[in-house]
Amino acid sequence: MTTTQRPRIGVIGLGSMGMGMAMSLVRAGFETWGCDLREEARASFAGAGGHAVATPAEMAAEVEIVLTVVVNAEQTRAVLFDDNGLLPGLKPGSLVISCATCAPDAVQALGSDLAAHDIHLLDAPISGGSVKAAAGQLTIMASGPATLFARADSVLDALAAKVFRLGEGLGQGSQVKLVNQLLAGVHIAAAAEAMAYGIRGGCDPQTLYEVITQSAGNSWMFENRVPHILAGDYTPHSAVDIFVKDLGIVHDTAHRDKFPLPLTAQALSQFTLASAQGLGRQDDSAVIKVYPGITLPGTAANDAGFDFDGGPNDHGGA
Ligand SMILES: NC(=O)C1=CN([C@@H]2O[C@H](COP(=O)(O)OP(=O)(O)OC[C@H]3O[C@@H](n4cnc5c(N)ncnc54)[C@H](O)[C@@H]3O)[C@@H](O)[C@H]2O)C=CC1
Ligand SMILES: O=C(O)C(=O)[C@@H](O)CO
Repeated sequence: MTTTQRPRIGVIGLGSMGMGMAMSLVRAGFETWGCDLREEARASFAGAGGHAVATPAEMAAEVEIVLTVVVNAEQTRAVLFDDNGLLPGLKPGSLVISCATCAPDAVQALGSDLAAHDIHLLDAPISGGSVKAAAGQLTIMASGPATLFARADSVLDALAAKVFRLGEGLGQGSQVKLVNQLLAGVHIAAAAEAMAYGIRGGCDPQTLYEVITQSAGNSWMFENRVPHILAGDYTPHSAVDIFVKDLGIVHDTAHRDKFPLPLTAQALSQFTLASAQGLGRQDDSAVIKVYPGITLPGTAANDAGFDFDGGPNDHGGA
């Protein structure tokens, strides 16, 4: 890359978040490569003016900065190091920006392993959901050396309304993201429980939403997720299994440090129950379906969670 040229960018993982991020980069004028296992995601991205490829290896020689927006640390390692991964094709000195929500120690280990190949890493988890990803209005909770931020600034600015620099060390961004995930998961579980309780008590769901969003019980997650419940539309913007993962990481890291997180444990249990009922790939608001004896908007009576005889209903996949 010369100083006058904009860096050529790769985005691996064109899902709920990565697709909007890759399209934001195209819109901002970056020449952008997008990679996904799913053919329909590649076709959408190619239609939006990006270069679409099926494997990371196919973009490796073309790009200087790569964002990984796959689900977890295991998938992030796979797109870098497995057969058809970015390495060994990625040029020495290139920068990888890790955006998946991962445990801080997993990001630190990734940084060490990449450094052995002369590849740099920024820890840069994201927040705001698919709508803000598509609008280039994310919050990014990043950490890493200042020299890497200088290289990444124009890219991060195209993706985010706010980029927080949380320190020089890898893992510092991810630790803050885990605090956000604790709150996000607990707030979604609480929003679902509150709506289930209100419906059971005979409240009109739409009216309940209007009252709560104008009252002290509101939260960003209540306001953002309850409309999915009201529409009876569980198309995943963020899946139930994302919170099984994220609250699992929060729970496990705290447990390792012998730090009690009783609210996190309870919320994790609710998402795990939903996943066990076959709802893992539905929108995370589907966690409301675990509550018995309520009729949710858009569903027939007794089609919402466990039947009274104790058998789980089959709501199908996403
Ligand atoms: N969905 C949301 O609202 C938010 C998600 N996040 C985090 O962002 C990350 C991505 O989440 P989502 O976009 O929701 O997940 P997603 O499941 O919608 O997207 C992941 C994409 O990665 C692709 N993929 C997986 N392995 C691959 C491989 N080897 N090669 C190429 N493509 C591969 C999948 O096909 C999928 O399209 C996760 O870590 C999540 O926790 C963070 C903030 C908000
Ligand atoms: O935006 C975030 O922050 C989130 O983690 C959620 O929207 C769901 O993963």
